[in-house]
Amino acid sequence: MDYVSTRGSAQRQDFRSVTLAGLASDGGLYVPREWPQFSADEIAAMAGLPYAELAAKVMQPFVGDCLTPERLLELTTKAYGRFAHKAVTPLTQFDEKQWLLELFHGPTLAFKDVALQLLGLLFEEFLTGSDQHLTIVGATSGDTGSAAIDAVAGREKIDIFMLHPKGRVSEVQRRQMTSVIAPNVHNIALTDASFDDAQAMVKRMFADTDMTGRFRITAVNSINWARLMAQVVYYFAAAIQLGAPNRKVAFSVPTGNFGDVFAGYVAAKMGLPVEKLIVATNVNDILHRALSTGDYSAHGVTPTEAPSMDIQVSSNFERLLFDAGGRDGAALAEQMKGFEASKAMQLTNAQREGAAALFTSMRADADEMHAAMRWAYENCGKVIDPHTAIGLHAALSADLPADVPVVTLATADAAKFAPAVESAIGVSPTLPPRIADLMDREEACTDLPGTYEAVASFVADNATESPAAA
Ligand SMILES: Cc1ncc(COP(=O)(O)O)c(C=O)c1O
Ligand SMILES: N[C@@H](CCOP(=O)(O)O)C(=O)O
Repeated sequence: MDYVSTRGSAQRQDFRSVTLAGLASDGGLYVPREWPQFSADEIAAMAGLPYAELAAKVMQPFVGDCLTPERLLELTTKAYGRFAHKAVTPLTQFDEKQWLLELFHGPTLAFKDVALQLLGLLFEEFLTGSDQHLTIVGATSGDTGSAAIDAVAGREKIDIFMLHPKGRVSEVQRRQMTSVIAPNVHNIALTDASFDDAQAMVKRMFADTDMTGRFRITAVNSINWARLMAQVVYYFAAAIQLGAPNRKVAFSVPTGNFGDVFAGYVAAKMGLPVEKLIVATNVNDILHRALSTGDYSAHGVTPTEAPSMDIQVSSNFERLLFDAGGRDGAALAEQMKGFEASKAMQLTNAQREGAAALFTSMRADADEMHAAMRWAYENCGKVIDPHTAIGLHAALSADLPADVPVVTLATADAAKFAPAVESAIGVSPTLPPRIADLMDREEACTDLPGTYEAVASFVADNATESPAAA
């Protein structure tokens, strides 16, 4: 399988190169040259497979010749062996229409583990036998950071520099990152910066030849294709349990950087019968405005009780604009250049129509988010986190055919956001025993001003130089 850049001018690459590169050299994001297809019979034959086997089957076409099917299965078995639930991503029921896909049973209690546990192994696999050293530079609004750190801490040929906006992640999220004390782990708290600022710095570093000339920089954010690929799998897992390929299913996805919901789009492109993908946002609602009116303009970030979705510039939206808008990389490069300069753009008619075929969107404010947490608790005894509640609010309000089940993606364990959950339902969720001592652990983190120069110089001083990419 070859990959092309959404901005059209980077060379085609195979899966290994795309995984190690993270971002394309023209600043675009990699996407497969074409979407692999599964027939209805092939999807039906996936029913009942253990998660690791399903994952290997769904991902094999994306991986191509870069790993044998047997090796890929070994890696998925190892990655998902660390999950606290045998089903890895169990599907649970609210009522006859509403379902919940629990994606938070990995080591750091958020959906990011599903992809990052695998990505850590892929990096190691692809570095074996080479003299290269990877420098991961990532941005997090809370969950990617801890999942990525857990996946690579202690690995010999990898350093990780993780930027988070100081004071804008939950205490549990911060401690999950900063309490991992390892020589290759560097946590950076940016003062006076949002997640969007941090993400922009990460992308800038990929274009900084002073840095790329010395260090082999890569990404663990969902700009890295391998992240999205691994997230496609749980859409198959859930839909097949609910009757696919013979029944359509809708998904409601709490959305920030547009990675998780784009993975659902990919699943649909591969042949999974998806009725609708509901993009659920908090008050940082650029995606809701873009999908409902075509206006993609950033208004500044408002801190909320769902901090991981406090995002205005959604990296993966570019992948949708590329694919739904007719795959014209040169035109998209111009459009994105305009957006980067003005932080505003209008979707073209083709992009709007292409997106509307599968996506709908909804925005939830704090009251609606609290009400959804109460609905889940009072009707079903389920304690859900604020991000999941935004998805559930949208699922409960969506206008869908009566016979279509709606699956809300539960993206984090409620215990990561205990104060917000307690204020909504009066119950404070507790951390699982394996991290019950989190609040007592030692922390290590460097505060830096929110400027690119400060971050680049910190990375340059602490990263390991590497020969140029093979
Ligand atoms: C708990 C949680 N829910 C939802 C999201 C949004 O997911 P995405 O950025 O893939 O849209 C995030 C962050 O990515 C998150 O950490
Ligand atoms: N909400 C995310 C933001 C980064 O998203 P990613 O999926 O692109 O890594 C977080 O928790 O860090």
